[in-house]
Amino acid sequence: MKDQADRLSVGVAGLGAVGMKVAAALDEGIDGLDLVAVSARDVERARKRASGFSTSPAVLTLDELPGRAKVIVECLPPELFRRIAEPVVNRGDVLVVASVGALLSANDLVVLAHRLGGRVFAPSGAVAGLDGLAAAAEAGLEDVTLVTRKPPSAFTPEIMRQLDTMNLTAPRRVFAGNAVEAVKAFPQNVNVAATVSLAGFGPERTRVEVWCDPDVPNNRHELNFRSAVGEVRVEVSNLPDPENPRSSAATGYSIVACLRKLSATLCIGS
Ligand SMILES: NC(=O)C1=CN([C@@H]2O[C@H](COP(=O)(O)OP(=O)(O)OC[C@H]3O[C@@H](n4cnc5c(N)ncnc54)[C@H](OP(=O)(O)O)[C@@H]3O)[C@@H](O)[C@H]2O)C=CC1
Ligand SMILES: O=C([O-])CC(=O)C(=O)O
Repeated sequence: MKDQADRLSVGVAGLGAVGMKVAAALDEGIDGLDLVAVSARDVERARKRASGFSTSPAVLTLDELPGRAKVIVECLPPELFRRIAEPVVNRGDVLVVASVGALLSANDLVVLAHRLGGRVFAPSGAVAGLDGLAAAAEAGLEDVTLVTRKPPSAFTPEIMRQLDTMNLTAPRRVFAGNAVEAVKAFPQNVNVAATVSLAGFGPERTRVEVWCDPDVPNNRHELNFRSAVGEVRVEVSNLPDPENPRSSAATGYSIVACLRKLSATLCIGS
């Protein structure tokens, strides 16, 4: 048990598929962390969702959240990323990011966090293998490719219309390019591409393919990389979250695992 002075207060921005899991785990208890506030668009609904929590976090609007906790976990639609990230970073606080795609155009905030003594965490989210990728990056990466394969229901309605995905009868590659281009084309589907790129070869050199596949029920991510010390292939098949099928159910739990490391004594994995 941490001394009171060593404990970190935590606020969760967004109580959807990802944020609700994070808030619930904090409410159950993560060593050294105290859930003090949550935020959602529909504050009344958020109040109901948090009503069973034993920690009784304050339910706030998004703009009220920065400053209420030392650690803010962003679990919002990507277009709201800056609205929460900027004030958090400006205070020198800790930002944990779900909308990692938005980080690719927010290097100014990372620079500012460095200057002000803040920290920015991008957990693995829906992808796996970043430990090996980070090690390979130290050794010298030669190639990194991420192939994301999702069922039609995992795309936003706008993209489904654009690509006419509901009428697909066979797998179709709907994107090939680098991570920067992938995030621009699919801001709510390939945060994983941004995370992989930041962990390894960089957004311009990380190659990404996105497939819309009517034959797969799950969100699949296949990460391949080659370095001076060998080759790695990691494949995940994630169940879609029942609340938001665009997000893998594993995402929130990855953020919880990252939060545990903020104050853990024994840390496993790089
Ligand atoms: N890094 C990764 O590997 C992954 C990242 N993601 C990303 O994580 C993020 C969250 O995803 P997910 O939880 O599935 O999304 P949801 O749509 O399920 O939840 C979004 C939440 O944001 C809240 N919100 C919307 N507008 C506001 C506002 N103005 N003020 C406060 N809260 C607001 C919503 O509130 P309300 O409940 O009231 O509507 C909702 O609680 C997304 O950007 C997604 O792309 C997803 C999967 C993997
Ligand atoms: O949840 C997933 O499988 C991946 C995802 O949506 C994302 O990276 O944005």
